[in-house]
Amino acid sequence: MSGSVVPDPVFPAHRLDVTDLACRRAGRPVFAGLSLSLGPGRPVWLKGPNGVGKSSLLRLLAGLGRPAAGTIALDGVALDDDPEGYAAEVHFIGHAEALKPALSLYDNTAFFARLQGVAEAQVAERVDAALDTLSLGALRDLPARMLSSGQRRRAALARLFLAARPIWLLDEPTVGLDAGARADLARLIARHAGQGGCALIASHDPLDPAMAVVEMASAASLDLGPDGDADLDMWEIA
Ligand SMILES: Nc1ncnc2c1ncn2[C@@H]1O[C@H](COP(=O)(O)OP(=O)(O)OP(=O)(O)O)[C@@H](O)[C@H]1O
Repeated sequence: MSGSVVPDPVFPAHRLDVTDLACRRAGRPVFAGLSLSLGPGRPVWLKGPNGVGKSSLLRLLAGLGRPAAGTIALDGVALDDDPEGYAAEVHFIGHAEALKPALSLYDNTAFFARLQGVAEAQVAERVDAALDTLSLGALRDLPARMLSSGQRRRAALARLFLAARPIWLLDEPTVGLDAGARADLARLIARHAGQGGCALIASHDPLDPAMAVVEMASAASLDLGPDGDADLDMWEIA
């Protein structure tokens, strides 16, 4: 992955505050009493056993679904009070890659770029740069149906560099990635953090030992500190 031609934004400091969040799915409680603050600086690895609610938490933070209780606020503004403003700052990558099988990788990615408001004159350059960042340039003209699962995952990750949003919420981003791509992803996340971005990454794989660790085990109260950089013990949930 090269990354050199992708625009390097520098983000103003943002802070995502979650207070007393509760989540129910299909009428069943998943977690409750979960509080955390995510700030710029140190990316956060969200770990925990299958079914504890990592994906459910990320989905709520992405604005997909409503919490059973509690609040989510960005820079002091509740998500409910400004859902569009909130959505403009957050990039969620879930399990689905959202690729149209018949469209080329380039066309899929260009479609996303246009949705993001990338100016038409810049679409080609920005899309090629984003694909190069994930080492996908040679595959740009292949229909998405011909991509391997790891290549599809890379395609989803390439969109991070078109949306250029400060808050990344990544659900199992390493699934299907080979060891080299995992290391590259860790570097891209660290670069994002270096630009003032925030990142919360749910994964069963430790991506980077430099990341902060939040372990979800039960109803939780997590404090990541003012810069997402504090004592690890504070984030671990008994
Ligand atoms: N679409 C759904 N409808 C109803 N319940 C769901 C749905 N998806 C997940 N759940 C339930 O929500 C709970 C939390 O699931 P979630 O996917 O958030 O866990 P997770 O920590 O991300 O797990 P994993 O490590 O396996 O990905 C589980 O008990 C699961 O059964």
